[in-house]
Amino acid sequence: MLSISRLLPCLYRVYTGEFLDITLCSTVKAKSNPQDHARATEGPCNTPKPGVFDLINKAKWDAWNALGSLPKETARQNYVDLVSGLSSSSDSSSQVKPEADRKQSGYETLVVTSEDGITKIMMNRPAKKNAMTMRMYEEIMLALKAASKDDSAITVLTGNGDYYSSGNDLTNFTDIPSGGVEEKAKNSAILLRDFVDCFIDFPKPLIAVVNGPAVGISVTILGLFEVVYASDRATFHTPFSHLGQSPEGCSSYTFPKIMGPAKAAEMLIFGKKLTAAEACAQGLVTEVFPDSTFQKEVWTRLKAYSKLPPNAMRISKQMIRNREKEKLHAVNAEESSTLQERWLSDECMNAIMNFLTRKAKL
Ligand SMILES: CCCC/C=C/CC(=O)SCCNC(=O)CCNC(=O)[C@H](O)C(C)(C)COP(=O)(O)OP(=O)(O)OC[C@H]1O[C@@H](n2cnc3c(N)ncnc32)[C@H](O)[C@@H]1OP(=O)(O)O
Repeated sequence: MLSISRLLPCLYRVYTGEFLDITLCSTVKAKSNPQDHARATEGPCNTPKPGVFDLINKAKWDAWNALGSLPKETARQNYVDLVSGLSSSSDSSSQVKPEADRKQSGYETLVVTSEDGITKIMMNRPAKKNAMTMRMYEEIMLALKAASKDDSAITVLTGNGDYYSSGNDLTNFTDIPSGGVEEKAKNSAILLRDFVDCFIDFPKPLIAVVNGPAVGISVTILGLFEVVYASDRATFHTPFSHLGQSPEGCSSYTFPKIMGPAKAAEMLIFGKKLTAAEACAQGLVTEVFPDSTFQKEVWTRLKAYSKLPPNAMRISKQMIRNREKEKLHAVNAEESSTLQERWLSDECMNAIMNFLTRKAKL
């Protein structure tokens, strides 16, 4: 097997042509030649191409030239990121756990597994349509934090049973602390903000595998995912006005960007329910699959994606998302504080009471 200590020097030359003074590279440094070091300190390729029979120097020149005008500081950072990813995955691959152990225990509302380079976070309250309790929000945050540090390349959120998720569990609002409804609204707004922040800051590619209907916050946060695969059974529904509430999950910003302001308004203000095909046509969903082959097709695709170089994927995600991050955090803060007020409104309290008493009325 190719050991990491033998692989690193090759990778390092390709990335920078330089030898870093870090422990992992110390053996390489000892063997470095002055020409390599000079190349790195000089930055972009600036020497004539070696002759066709000078195979070794020609290969080095080609690798250096392929870097184009990449500044050496960027190359160095890319390399350090790459090395830390490689070393963590090599550490973990030497202690692969048996299949049964890969399911992470300690979650009450989720099933979290990590294998084939994929951490899968599955909401697991099928009898309640995976409605999101306070506990589930906390556990999803914990699972995302763990996934951001584990050796997986990509992270998936999905649901168990016939629903992806029916959104916020409306019984969350029935558990009133001693400080009354104001304290409840304040605590809920803090939780909501922290929850959405975890998605904004998540460093690896995030994929939603939408196995069935999605409602409320489970829909709005999709704008923070890299890829959304949906079964043709899935629907997308944000009945905020019906509930006397307002948008969250940064959807007041991401949805108009994704689908244009008019389509976003139909969803977020008027609660129009979209089919999977409509959500795909509007850019919220990446691809729709027939329900009969959904799981097989999606997981085959994700297993292939998870074998791509993890640091390259992470860096690309950062490049796509980073310039938006500050804005997203500001939007999240504003949406959360607006909702804090909405939850105290008569419109909202009446709507929740209607839902909670609807079966008694039948
Ligand atoms: C702190 C953070 C706050 C973040 C704020 C987020 C805003 C949102 O997410 S708004 C969206 C809130 N969700 C809803 O309004 C959906 C409410 N549920 C429904 O409309 C229906 O249950 C649904 C259409 C999803 C499914 O209908 P049915 O197929 O008829 O099934 P049931 O209604 O019989 O559901 C089975 C069982 O699950 C309970 N359930 C389902 N969803 C929720 C929910 N969101 N909150 C609470 N409970 C839910 C439902 O009551 C049934 O329970 P039992 O009666 O005990 O069987």
